[in-house]
Amino acid sequence: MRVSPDWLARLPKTELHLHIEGTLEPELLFALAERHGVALPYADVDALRAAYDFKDLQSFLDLYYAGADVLRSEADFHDLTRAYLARAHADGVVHVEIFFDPQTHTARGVPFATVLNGIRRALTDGEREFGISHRLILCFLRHLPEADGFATLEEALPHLDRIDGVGLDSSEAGHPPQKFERLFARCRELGLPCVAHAGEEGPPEYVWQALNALRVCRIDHGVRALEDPVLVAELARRRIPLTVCPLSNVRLKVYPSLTRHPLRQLLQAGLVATVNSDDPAYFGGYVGENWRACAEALGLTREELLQLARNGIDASWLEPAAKARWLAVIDGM
Ligand code: HPA
Ligand SMILES: [Zn+2]
Repeated sequence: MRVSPDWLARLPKTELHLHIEGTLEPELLFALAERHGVALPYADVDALRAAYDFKDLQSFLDLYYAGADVLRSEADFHDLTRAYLARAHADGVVHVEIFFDPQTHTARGVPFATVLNGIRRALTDGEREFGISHRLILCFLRHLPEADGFATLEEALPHLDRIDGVGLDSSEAGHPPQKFERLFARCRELGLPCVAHAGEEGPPEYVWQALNALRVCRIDHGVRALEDPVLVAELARRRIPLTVCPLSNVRLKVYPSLTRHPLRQLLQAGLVATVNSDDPAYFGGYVGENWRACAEALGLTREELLQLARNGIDASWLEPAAKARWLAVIDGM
């Protein structure tokens, strides 16, 4: 590594692509199963971890949705979020923008407010305890019909003061962003900033659709944009950030190894690329590990690491004064 581990640990980091359900560690999953008397099809934590061997996005999502079944009470969502924030704090994360998937829970009879209250309480407490600022992003599941998304938005309406934006996640192939054009138009009318997963497994065309049909202000993943030079130029010109998740991309076989990951190419193309962990309990590393592993495997320079840190602040939804404060800290490193 070209910088000291201590310097990298102290560098102020953001996390702009993090599914809170994807932070459910096997230990907590077993504890919650016991809390609710749920029988699990795994003998123990090690057996469950051994199942985390994914061949693609869908094989991961199948386990991710099955795991979420133990999340039932407000306390569960609180404990999950608190554990994540403690972990992020240890990695030098100063600001988080977290996704949650309400449809995964309301479909099982868990009320929308139970999910939201638990996550929100932990975020508020976490700001006091760890000094981590936050935003919360409601994600629609793209494998479900747009009408289900509209029903979820209806449930969210009384809580919009506690929801900072909307996103689109789940199975990408066969579910183009265009499918949700009317839903996102309605969200924009409500003043909600929009992001979407695109160009993870899906083609560059899905990134174009996220920009033009959904009018997103940020692309989640977006790594496959590199296959389309016109798209790269457009993303660079408009300074549309990409929330890149390197360890996730390797675990889901988007790239065969971290040494083949295009993080540096994205920076060299002038894109606002950021480093994030996606679903760290499933992909073998929280955000600090993503930074360390990339620094090591790609030999990132001090200047490249500083640029990634600045990009995280720039790409965030922090207010301008807070951005300026963090950028000054980064410039002083
Ligand atoms: O990496 C992901 N991609 C799409 N949907 C998801 N939902 C949780 N994680 C992911
Ligand atoms: Zn994701």
